[in-house]
Amino acid sequence: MSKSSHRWLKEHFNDPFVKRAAKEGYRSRAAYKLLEIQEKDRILRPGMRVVDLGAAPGGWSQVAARILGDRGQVIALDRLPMDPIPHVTFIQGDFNDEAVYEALMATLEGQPVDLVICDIAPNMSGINVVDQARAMQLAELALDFAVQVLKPGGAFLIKVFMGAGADALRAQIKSRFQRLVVRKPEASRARSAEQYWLATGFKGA
Ligand SMILES: C[S@@+](CC[C@H](N)C(=O)[O-])C[C@H]1O[C@@H](n2cnc3c(N)ncnc32)[C@H](O)[C@@H]1O
Repeated sequence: MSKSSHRWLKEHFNDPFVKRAAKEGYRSRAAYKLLEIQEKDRILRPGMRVVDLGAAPGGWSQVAARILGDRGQVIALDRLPMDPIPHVTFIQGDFNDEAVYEALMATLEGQPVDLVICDIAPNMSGINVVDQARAMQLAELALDFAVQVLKPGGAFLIKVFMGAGADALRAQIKSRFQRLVVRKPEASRARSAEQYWLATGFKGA
């Protein structure tokens, strides 16, 4: 095993959020990022309709489904498989694939969505410019999708990798939503270039 994988494994098993997730039945430490944002911003409410992009293994969907309750609905998408979660409709496929995008739209049956959450992290090649470009392309696609499906007043939460393209994305989001706040939850590692942007008050398509 390489030194860096060894370091990753050690850090992973000592991570308090990994331990908590195992104890509290969440599938990922990422669940605590959404829980912290929820604590502060109250973006999830019972009965809502939420789309979760890049959902596997399902931590965010679990958090959302628990808060939304029986009358709520989560539609989750990932290119990896995901074990079922009650009240979560899962679509497996690549968000970049037009047929998958259409399948997601068809599942929505023309009914508007209250909130789109996107924790997509593209596969990293290790080549910085390539990875950043991929991340930004997916973020822009997620924004286009949100603009198509959200009801006026709806919200959009997205993980953004800070770097080239982030300023342009910020400007696009600001033109479509009334407010944009940046969150860096405790479960998001300080050294990670990721931030979570929460846009609220969708102005309408
Ligand atoms: C950080 S994980 C999401 C963790 C999730 N929020 C949770 O709490 O369990 C990022 C996910 O994005 C997915 N992903 C990356 N690129 C994708 C794409 N083009 N289409 C669909 N899913 C993608 C990955 O498969 C991965 O499961």
